[in-house]
Amino acid sequence: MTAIDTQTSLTQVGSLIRGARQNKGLTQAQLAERLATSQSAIARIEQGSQNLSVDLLARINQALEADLLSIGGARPAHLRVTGGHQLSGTITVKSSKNGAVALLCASLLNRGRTVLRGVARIVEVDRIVDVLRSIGVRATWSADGKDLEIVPPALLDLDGIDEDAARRTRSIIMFLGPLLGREQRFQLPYAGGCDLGTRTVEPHMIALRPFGLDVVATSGSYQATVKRDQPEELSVVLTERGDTVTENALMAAARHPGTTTIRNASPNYMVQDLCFYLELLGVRVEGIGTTTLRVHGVTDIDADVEYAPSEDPVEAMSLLTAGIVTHSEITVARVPIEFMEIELATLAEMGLRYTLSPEYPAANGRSRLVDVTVHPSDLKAPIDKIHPMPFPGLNIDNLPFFAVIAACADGHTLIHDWVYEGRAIHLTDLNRLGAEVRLLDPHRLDVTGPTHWSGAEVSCPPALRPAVVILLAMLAAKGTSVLRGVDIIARGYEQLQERLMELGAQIETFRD
Ligand SMILES: CC(=O)N[C@H]1[C@@H](OP(=O)(O)OP(=O)(O)OC[C@H]2O[C@@H](n3ccc(=O)[nH]c3=O)[C@H](O)[C@@H]2O)O[C@H](CO)[C@@H](O)[C@@H]1O
Ligand SMILES: C=C(OP(=O)(O)O)C(=O)O
Repeated sequence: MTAIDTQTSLTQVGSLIRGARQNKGLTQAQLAERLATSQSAIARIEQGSQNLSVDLLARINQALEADLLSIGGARPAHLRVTGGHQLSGTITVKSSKNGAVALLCASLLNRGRTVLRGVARIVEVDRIVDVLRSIGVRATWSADGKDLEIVPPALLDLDGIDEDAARRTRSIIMFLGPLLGREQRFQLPYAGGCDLGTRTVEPHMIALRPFGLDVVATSGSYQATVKRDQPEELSVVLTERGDTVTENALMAAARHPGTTTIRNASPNYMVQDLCFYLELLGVRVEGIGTTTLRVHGVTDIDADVEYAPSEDPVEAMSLLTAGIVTHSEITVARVPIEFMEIELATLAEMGLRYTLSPEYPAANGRSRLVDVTVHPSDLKAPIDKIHPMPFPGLNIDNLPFFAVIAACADGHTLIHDWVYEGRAIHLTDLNRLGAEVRLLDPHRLDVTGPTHWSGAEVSCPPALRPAVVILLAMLAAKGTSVLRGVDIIARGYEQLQERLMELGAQIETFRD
């Protein structure tokens, strides 16, 4: 590791870091949490009395989402993967990104203290936490960095919103639902996110109109005004069975003084997490896990509650895929089985052998978990196309993993991503590692297997799931591969490379 060793440089670097931290509105303790270090270590770094490795500088850059220094720190991370080896052992699924972001937004409904237990330490969570802090919310990680305590202020400082963090995530759209219950007029920056093609926000506007919300999109932001003359009994029909749109409607309904029926609601995992949390806040929700929700709103919510978001089915799929494509026997522990049944049934049809442990409850006491052990299997292409559906269907975020699995299977697989305009295109990067993936049109892939994978250098796709798919293919590919610019993986996965290494994967992180 390179080290900066002159006192002058260290002092200068320290004050650069202090400036960037203060700019971001973080305390030393908050930066320390993000780096899993102590507040006193940050104090020493800022005073210039601690040596800094290039790696630590890079982590500070990432934590501050800043481009502080060009001494390697600001440069993107790359992975060197030596593949073609079997993995072994047990790996545990973390709590979900999508549940966490919904709950972070929903905590704005509560005047009391929300403690979220076992929140995934991922960049998407950091971005929403940054936005919350910028509007005056107190958000504090526990000493072990696992639990997050959130206390909103009496009055939100919406003018102080961290626009940069807000624009980097699509989830900012989920501020509309909770905010319309407490503000008459506000503005939010446009939603951003991964490069998956255009993603509409119109269904959100349609869903929130019955609550009195009117939104005008001006240059760069949504201008929202709220009229409060709704009848007690509200009916909301969603035009799409989307996850975040359902969450927005639920959060608006939570503070509507009356009963709201939401039809064509998504019953997906993150929506269920949100419903369980709302129940703790005293909001009665009928029909959880179905497409019709009846919400009994409460005008004032002031409760001190604790909730543990459930395990991530998409991470579960990612980890199972690591075992499948490397022909390994591994156990993926804490798989939320309700949200993986169709994926597992499809894989069984393709010839995958796996065993399931008895079910046990998640920490929220509601979700059902199992440990899944995959065994090395000879796979064959499925007879029918693989396509996603809103839950209960094969999860759209799990679809990309079927591309790399299909590439290991004998025969032709048709993969149809009818949802995203641009995600399937990234999966043709598998061809650089020896796969035969043909893009029939932006939504359909023809994958021919089995593949004789070979190591190659690939630029990481600018989309979360395709990025991980390429990394997993590299684990299958004999020889050395390089995946360039992998920072996007941390948006949705906590320490993925490190955890795969615990299963025996040979992955080295480096920077130019
Ligand atoms: C933070 C979060 O929870 N993100 C998830 C959420 O995003 P989110 O809820 O934001 O998903 P979008 O609203 O972008 O919907 C995804 C796409 O599906 C289309 N669509 C969706 C439902 C439907 O009934 N008909 C239809 O056409 C939408 O037009 C869009 O093109 O759901 C997506 C689809 O499951 C997942 O990929 C995201 O990981
Ligand atoms: C598309 C995804 O999520 P988001 O809605 O956060 O972009 C995903 O998780 O793959």
